[in-house]
Amino acid sequence: MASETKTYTLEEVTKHDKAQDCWIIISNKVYDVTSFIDQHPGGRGALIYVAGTDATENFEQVGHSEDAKGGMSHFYIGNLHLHSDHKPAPTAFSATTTATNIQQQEVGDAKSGDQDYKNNPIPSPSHSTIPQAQA
Ligand code: HEM
Repeated sequence: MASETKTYTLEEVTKHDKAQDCWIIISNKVYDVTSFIDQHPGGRGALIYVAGTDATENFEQVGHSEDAKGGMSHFYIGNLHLHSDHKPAPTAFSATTTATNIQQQEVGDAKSGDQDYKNNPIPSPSHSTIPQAQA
């Protein structure tokens, strides 16, 4: 029999929110993409942007190929622990997040070695929903 699937609380996942330690949630599954950041065809900024959050919406918006969806399994580490009073995980586009906050929190956190990302969080022009922070 396969070993039991590990579950992680949202609190645990949110601790892994940086390039050197990057977990993301997609469809209530937890992925450790730390080793994938430099290989991601969509760029490292895209993954750092959603580090420690629920990236389901972002992932779906890109329209990832079947290959990409298959490749995800390499990084799967367990499931998100869902409580009965489960609140949705924060996303990079959370309604309570203002563009200013994104600049200070999300972009600010990714400063080391990610200067390009500061100006262009998701390196794809197809992401029209990314809020553009104004100085
Ligand atoms: C384990 C998670 C992920 C895997 C395995 C993955 C894999 C890939 C792959 C293989 C591609 C090349 C195009 C394709 O085959 O679809 C790609 C492109 C891309 N990915 Fe991801 N990706 C992941 C998560 C994400 C997330 C969370 C985001 C957004 C925050 C993202 C943003 C992008 C973008 C912007 C592109 C470029 C699309 C384009 O060229 O138009 N990816 N990804």
